[in-house]
Amino acid sequence: MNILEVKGLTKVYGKGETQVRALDGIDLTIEKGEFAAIVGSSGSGKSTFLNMVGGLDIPTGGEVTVDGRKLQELSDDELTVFRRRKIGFIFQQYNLIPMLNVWENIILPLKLDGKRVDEEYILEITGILGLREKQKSIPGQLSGGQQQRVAIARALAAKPAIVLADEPTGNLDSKTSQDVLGLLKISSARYRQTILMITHNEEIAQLADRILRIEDGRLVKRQVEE
Ligand SMILES: Nc1ncnc2c1ncn2[C@@H]1O[C@H](COP(=O)(O)OP(=O)(O)OP(=O)(O)O)[C@@H](O)[C@H]1O
Repeated sequence: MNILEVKGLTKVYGKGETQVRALDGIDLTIEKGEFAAIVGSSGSGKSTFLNMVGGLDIPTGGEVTVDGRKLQELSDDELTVFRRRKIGFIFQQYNLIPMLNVWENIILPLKLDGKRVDEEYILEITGILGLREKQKSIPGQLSGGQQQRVAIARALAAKPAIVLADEPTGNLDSKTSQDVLGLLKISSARYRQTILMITHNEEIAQLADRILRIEDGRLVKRQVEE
């Protein structure tokens, strides 16, 4: 089953001489459970692509379908709800709420949505991510790697159709990055969670099932060698 379908996705910023064609006709399908890394040089269009897929920005042309819904057909309000329910975001800056403890941060998206908290599942993911002992801690008491693991748990908590991660380990040292990404990979495999992750780091990209390379707003597909 295709969780994500992208057809002819185009994004043009600005007008006239200052116009930038950030995405130039991207076609892509991602199946449920795939863990794909997006690589490419600076300015190639990676973040623009992720923002369009996540419904954070509006494309100039083309279509994005997530879990059977065309994002372009949703109103602003519908899109906000759809994002919260169906898309998990992980950013380089962890975006945790400083006053809330680890557990509260993780379940916040569920609470906002009035959804039941599946405590057993949350306990399981916090266990996999090594956060069991830290549930009562606030973000300020955690290391960068721990904070990012909380952000991962939060993204997984609502069992979204797709998790979008933009340089999730950009602020972490190389060893911690590998550890955090390893845990993300284990979690995705265990729950067949689809993940699309931007990284500059080739070693980290190798952890993915599939590497997507973007050059000048176009996709150059390449399968990881077995
Ligand atoms: N809001 C914007 N207004 C105008 N141009 C933009 C805007 N956002 C991005 N761009 C341009 O679009 C192109 C693609 O940018 P994007 O941020 O998607 O690249 P990237 O591959 O994520 O880069 P990096 O690896 O440096 O984060 C660049 O030329 C950038 O300058």
